[in-house]
Amino acid sequence: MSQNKPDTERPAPDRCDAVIIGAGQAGVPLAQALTDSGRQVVLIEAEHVGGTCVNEGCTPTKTMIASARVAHLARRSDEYGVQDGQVQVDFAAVQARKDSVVEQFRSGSRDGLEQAGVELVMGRARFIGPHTVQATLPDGSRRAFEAPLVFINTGARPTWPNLPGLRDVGAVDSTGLLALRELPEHLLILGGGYIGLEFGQAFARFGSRVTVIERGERLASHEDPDVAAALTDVLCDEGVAVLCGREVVWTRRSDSGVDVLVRDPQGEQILSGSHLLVATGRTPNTDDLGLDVAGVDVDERGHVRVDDDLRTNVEGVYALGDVKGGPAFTHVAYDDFRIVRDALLHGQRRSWHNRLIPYTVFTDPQLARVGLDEMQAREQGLRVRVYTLPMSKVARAIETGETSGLMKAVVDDETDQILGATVLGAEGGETLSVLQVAMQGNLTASDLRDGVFSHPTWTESLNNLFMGTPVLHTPKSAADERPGTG
Ligand SMILES: Cc1cc2nc3c(=O)[nH]c(=O)nc-3n(C[C@H](O)[C@H](O)[C@H](O)COP(=O)(O)OP(=O)(O)OC[C@H]3O[C@@H](n4cnc5c(N)ncnc54)[C@H](O)[C@@H]3O)c2cc1C
Ligand SMILES: NC(=O)c1ccc[n+]([C@@H]2O[C@H](COP(=O)([O-])OP(=O)(O)OC[C@H]3O[C@@H](n4cnc5c(N)ncnc54)[C@H](O)[C@@H]3O)[C@@H](O)[C@H]2O)c1
Repeated sequence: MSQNKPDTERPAPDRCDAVIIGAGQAGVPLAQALTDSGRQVVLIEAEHVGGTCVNEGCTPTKTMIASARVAHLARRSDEYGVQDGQVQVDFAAVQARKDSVVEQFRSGSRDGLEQAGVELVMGRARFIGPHTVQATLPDGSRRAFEAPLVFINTGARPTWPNLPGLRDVGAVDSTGLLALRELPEHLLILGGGYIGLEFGQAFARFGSRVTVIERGERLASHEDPDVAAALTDVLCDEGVAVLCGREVVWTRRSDSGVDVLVRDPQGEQILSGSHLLVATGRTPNTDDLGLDVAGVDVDERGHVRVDDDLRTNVEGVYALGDVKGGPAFTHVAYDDFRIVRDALLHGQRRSWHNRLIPYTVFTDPQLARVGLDEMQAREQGLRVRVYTLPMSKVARAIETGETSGLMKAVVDDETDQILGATVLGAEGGETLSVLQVAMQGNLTASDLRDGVFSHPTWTESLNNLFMGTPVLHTPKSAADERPGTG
């Protein structure tokens, strides 16, 4: 059916209190909360309840990464004095385990909506007016809904660079990779960001040869150079080939699968692989949403523009989660839901601008960060102490045989407040959360140095982190010096 049908052929809209577009990490809990408050809510979802996180993001990837870690530990079992014979990965079983966890999460979300009494409409939504949304259902029929409140939670999709041949060589994005039934013999990965790093290591552990091709000068370019280098070393030690500073010029089909021409200042090289993963970022799902009809503003990258309260420029229309730009994580989308819920249902306003947002890349060791890192503190010309502790000095790490990585903390030299922290370590996301809670509670570096934590936990190592000799950065010179020597 054409999207441009004359108005006369459009169904008359059903009236309700709120329409939510997208059953993602914000849309589902918001639908439940609004329904619980007595409002009549219609939630329109194009594909599957739970959105990216549950269906093709966090849940499936972390489930597969858990399998990859078991394979890795099994291969290292000798180091622990355990003889385990030849390690074999049954990729079909790995996928089946992942599929069953995804199904469990997805049906849990669906049941929750049903129990709350939310009207779930499976269909693709589009604005046909500022407060009128039309859903095209799988059978091609249409329903329209009109409400004073409309919430956009349509998330994002993988970005495919405009490279010659890319669409014809059977390349897959993160969603396609999750659906593969065969283990790639040689997986080429375009992009060394979150997805490239997590999948790169996991597939290497499953037994694929893996080559990561990154345009930037190094992996994890948003992190401090020592952290990025330590993570790169881990991947390389596990056999992942990392090629940075490379532009892909074209791709073509080959007998073995796919050829990729990469270029750097030194010259050109053809890389051949069996599979190609495109992991070069994500694009907001706003281009086919009729935002122009509704009059909703987007920025130059297509993200919906919102104010402090997540309101768009159109009265009563809000945007939550990845679709509004900024850090694209499940915990951010969920907090967007809380901000909107608290403002609308409890009269409590909270801006999304000042919240502390951590993240964890689920490589092994995990790379977790919150707040400022050393590079940012120096760029801002702050007077800070930077504490660093290699994991090889952490009792828990030595005992468990997981000594790769390091932890760092940036501390205001005057107030002793922790301004940010990075943990590259086994269960780094958990250790980082302790540092985050300390920041939220305004605990100082000295408080953590002197805190009594169970021995031997990862958290206990925070005593040692803050007992070390820090590097001091000063606003004037921004040069490294030891306290008392500058
Ligand atoms: C491979 C991968 C791994 C990830 N791992 C992590 C992780 O470990 N931790 C983390 O915090 N984040 C992770 N993320 C990011 C996380 O998945 C997203 O930040 C999160 O899902 C965003 O939630 P959201 O509510 O904004 O949108 P989404 O969860 O993307 O939901 C949007 C929903 O809107 C629907 N939709 C879109 N257009 C329409 C339309 N026109 N009509 C109706 N419905 C529509 C979509 O079908 C989808 O269900 C990962 C992402 C990927 C791709
Ligand atoms: N653990 C997590 O929280 C997690 C895991 C996976 C994904 N995510 C979310 O999903 C988003 C998307 O992940 P992603 O890895 O696709 O994006 P990303 O932005 O993290 O990384 C993309 C990488 O691709 C590189 N790149 C871009 N174009 C390229 C090209 N033509 N050739 C070579 N390299 C190129 C970029 O320099 C960058 O390093 C993340 O930003 C994050 O928000 C989160």
